[in-house]
Amino acid sequence: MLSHMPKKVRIVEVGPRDGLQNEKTIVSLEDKVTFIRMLADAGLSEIEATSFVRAEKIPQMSDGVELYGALVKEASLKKAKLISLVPNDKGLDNALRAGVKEIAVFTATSNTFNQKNINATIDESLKRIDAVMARANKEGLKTRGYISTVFGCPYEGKTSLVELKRVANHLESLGVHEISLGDTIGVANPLQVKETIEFLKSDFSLDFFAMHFHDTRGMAVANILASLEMGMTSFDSSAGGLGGCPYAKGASGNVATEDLVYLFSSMGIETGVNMEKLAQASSFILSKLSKGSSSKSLTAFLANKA
Ligand SMILES: CC(C)(COP(=O)([O-])OP(=O)([O-])OC[C@H]1O[C@@H](n2cnc3c(N)ncnc32)[C@H](O)[C@@H]1OP(=O)([O-])[O-])[C@@H](O)C(=O)NCCC(=O)NCCSC(=O)C[C@@](C)(O)CC(=O)[O-]
Repeated sequence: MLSHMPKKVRIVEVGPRDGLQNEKTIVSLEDKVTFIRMLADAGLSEIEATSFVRAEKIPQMSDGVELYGALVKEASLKKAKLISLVPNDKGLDNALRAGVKEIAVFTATSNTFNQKNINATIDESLKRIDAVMARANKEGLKTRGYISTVFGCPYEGKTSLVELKRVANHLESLGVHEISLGDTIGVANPLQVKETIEFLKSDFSLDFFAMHFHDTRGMAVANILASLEMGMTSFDSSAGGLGGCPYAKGASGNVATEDLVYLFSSMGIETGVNMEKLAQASSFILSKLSKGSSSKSLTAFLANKA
């Protein structure tokens, strides 16, 4: 292995939230619990379980309080870090009622996308996040931040790196423990990824960021490799490659966790994930959605087993 490659990477599994929020089929609470249990059993220790948003906007996540209540009773999930997306005070009320310990706040570098997604401009969303973070910090919640449309917006096209730095600085000042940089519609290319990371390097420690790629154009693995070469070691992904934001025109699945696991383990980089068990978790949820996987690594893994 080249000396500058890390020995291990960290994977944040977003399948139960990002993966399911855009699916026509609404997965039952019981099946969500089984899916999350199977993911944890596969070695995924950080799992984004749900979101506390408006049911009219994202009906797939409308069972957040009940789901979280069921998850905390699962002995096999005692050690798992379960993350929940929270957009505003009302979302935080529900998250606290459910007993969550870790939340994720989210905004973007595009005003148009933010308006469509959360009915707020960037600055309005930062004000909401100020209020959420003040309470979250008081409650001792761990908080991750998301910034969407970092590499391009479906409505505005190119987005600003200066705005990215401003938003990231704001979130950092509020006390988020990391920021996940979203390629919401999968338009990034490896050169752009390297330039973006280089731009952020002067103001931030790189381990403050995770990379969140959607695989809309098949570029996610190339972008992950580019990030890795720049020193990034935290990556979001979704079992089976499910996912996408319903308010981002043209968005499709997240990079599949199987593609990450294959990429890293074939290069001798540890992920802590058992591919066999991960494939079982993905096959389980895909069967509930009556669909196949977009992941070539999962397809090849299952074909080689047959
Ligand atoms: C953000 C809001 C809530 C603003 O929604 P709003 O309509 O602006 O809210 P409002 O403050 O005007 O209130 C209107 C009504 O909504 C209720 N309300 C207000 N807030 C909540 C809440 N949290 N939960 C439940 N109910 C809520 C509130 O109580 C009120 O009820 P009423 O008085 O009319 O009966 C809404 O626009 C929304 O839910 N949007 C959905 C956002 C979403 O989940 N998008 C997908 C996730 S983001 C993503 O996928 C990108 C990411 C993170 O993966 C990274 C990447 O790939 O880039």
